[in-house]
Amino acid sequence: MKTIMVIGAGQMGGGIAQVAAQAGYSVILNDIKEEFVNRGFGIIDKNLSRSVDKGKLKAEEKDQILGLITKSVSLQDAVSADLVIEAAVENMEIKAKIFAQLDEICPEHTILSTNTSSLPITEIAAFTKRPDRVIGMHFMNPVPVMKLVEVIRGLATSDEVYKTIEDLSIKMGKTPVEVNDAPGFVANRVLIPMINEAVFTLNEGIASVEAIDNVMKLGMNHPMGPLALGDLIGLDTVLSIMEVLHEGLGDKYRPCPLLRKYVKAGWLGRKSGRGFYKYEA
Ligand SMILES: CC(=O)CC(=O)SCCNC(=O)CCNC(=O)[C@H](O)C(C)(C)COP(=O)(O)OP(=O)(O)OC[C@H]1O[C@@H](n2cnc3c(N)ncnc32)[C@H](O)[C@@H]1OP(=O)(O)O
Ligand SMILES: NC(=O)C1=CN([C@@H]2O[C@H](COP(=O)(O)OP(=O)(O)OC[C@H]3O[C@@H](n4cnc5c(N)ncnc54)[C@H](O)[C@@H]3O)[C@@H](O)[C@H]2O)C=CC1
Repeated sequence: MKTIMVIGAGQMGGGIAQVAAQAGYSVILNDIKEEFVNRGFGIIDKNLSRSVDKGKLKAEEKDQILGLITKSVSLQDAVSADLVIEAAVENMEIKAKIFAQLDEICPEHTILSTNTSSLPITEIAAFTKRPDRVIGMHFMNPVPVMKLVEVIRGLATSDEVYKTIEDLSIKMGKTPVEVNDAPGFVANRVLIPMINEAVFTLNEGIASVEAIDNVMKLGMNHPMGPLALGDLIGLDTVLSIMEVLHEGLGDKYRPCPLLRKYVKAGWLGRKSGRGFYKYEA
């Protein structure tokens, strides 16, 4: 495997592109607009510069890593990819369109993976004629820091593809964990209802934003509180995941109306400058 194409240069796609290039792969970083690709590339540049300042990376290594990343705004560039990691928005219609197009563009050997947080891998695979070469590769945010990759097999994913992705995750400095294709997989089946419950707690006036987060930080040793974590993930993504859990697993997983209200207001967390907290640009 030589070339990895990452689709979506947002917070996850940028992080995935960074760790793939750090592992020595040629990376094609794709988004729908040049400004989005440039923004993603700029964040990678900033992350690597921070590592150089801390003495964890040499300046020439940073240049080498950045030199491995090519910017793209055309899906046609997938023609030279051995693996695609899709990290566009959490929306089945958009992912379906991307996978159907990739299936036409990519050579036969190319593996098509998705970083979806919750959408069924089997359904995404069904939009291609190569479901045996489609797999879930679920990184955690922030990608350069978090060790886990949930590796999710669709119904038809081959053992060979599973093994390739397991090995690749290790080469990227991550620890792969195999999970089955089910709503929210493991990570988000457990994590996102906790965040949703924290929003209910806020909505019912039980405690302030800061108090709720402090309870979970000081009481449970969580590195950040659930509302701050929701802001980090993106409240649009949190809501999309809750909707998948609700549809797949029943009423216990009902998204909190306050979460919906925030998303409707465009208060998406860090990426929009405002969520449960305010952030400077
Ligand atoms: C929704 C999904 O589908 C799945 C998910 O991803 S769910 C979300 C999973 N992620 C989590 O739960 C994150 C929980 N939070 C944490 O682990 C920590 O608060 C945190 C890693 C985000 C920040 O850690 P911290 O100790 O408070 O902050 P800080 O000291 O600034 O950072 C620690 C290190 O991480 C790095 N870092 C922090 N944020 C970063 C980012 N966005 N990108 C790259 N590096 C980052 C820092 O540079 C620092 O690196 P060094 O150790 O080399 O100095
Ligand atoms: N935010 C998180 O903590 C995590 C998110 N994920 C998943 O990763 C995916 C991306 O999430 P984020 O990076 O947070 O979102 P984001 O909103 O930061 O970035 C998404 C990017 O995809 C781009 N995009 C949209 N349609 C596209 C298309 N057709 N082709 C190419 N690019 C397109 C957007 O322009 C944007 O730059 C989602 O599926 C999400 O569920 C997975 C793990 C953690």
